[in-house]
Amino acid sequence: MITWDSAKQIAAGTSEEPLVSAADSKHWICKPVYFQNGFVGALPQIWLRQSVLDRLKIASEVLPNGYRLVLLDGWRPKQLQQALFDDMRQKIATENPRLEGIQLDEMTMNYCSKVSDDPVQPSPHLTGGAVDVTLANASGVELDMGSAFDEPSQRSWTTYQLSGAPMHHRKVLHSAMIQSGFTNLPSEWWHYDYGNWVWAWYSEASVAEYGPIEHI
Ligand SMILES: C[C@@H](N)C(=O)N[C@H](C)C(=O)O
Ligand SMILES: [Zn+2]
Repeated sequence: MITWDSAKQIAAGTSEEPLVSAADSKHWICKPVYFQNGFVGALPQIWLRQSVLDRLKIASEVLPNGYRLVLLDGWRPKQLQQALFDDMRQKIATENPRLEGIQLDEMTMNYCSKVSDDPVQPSPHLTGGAVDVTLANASGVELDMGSAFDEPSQRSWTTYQLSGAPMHHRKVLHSAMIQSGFTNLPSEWWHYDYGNWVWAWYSEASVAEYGPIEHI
């Protein structure tokens, strides 16, 4: 599992590739979940680097028949990352009243990155190289993935031992995304990276492609 300390030596990404917005298509359904839930700073559209969208197209094409991608979140402004971190920390504190301080922060960081626009180690979603994604069936109905999106529990870990359809759905999503060049965050079945420092760490690359980017 990645730690921010273990990945400090990865060189900063400098790509100037723009952010582009995703729209509903034969490849995917867009469901900007944080905007729909009223989070401060959230945008009504999902924005990602062009190469990330290209790879998502590949992922949608390698999915077996009957599955569709559902894009839940992409690029984030710092303000939204802060709101999500605070919300997640509060949720975890309520569920684990004995956790506090650094231990609470560390547990929170399994499910939401700390807020950083540092060029070397930005919060992954600030780079436009992180995407939260799930699966729907051919009718657009979201599938059971074994835990809720953003559920801060062991069940959200990608390889958590589930039985039946949810385990199968996770494997289908994982296989399509990995084949398309993404890496997965082990604590979240829905979070995939391409081009940022987290992707570089899991890909054993010494340089990232993407640093933080402002939305214009
Ligand atoms: C908040 C959650 N959807 C997420 O994206 N978590 C990762 C760890 C992140 O914030 O980078
Ligand atoms: Zn994510």
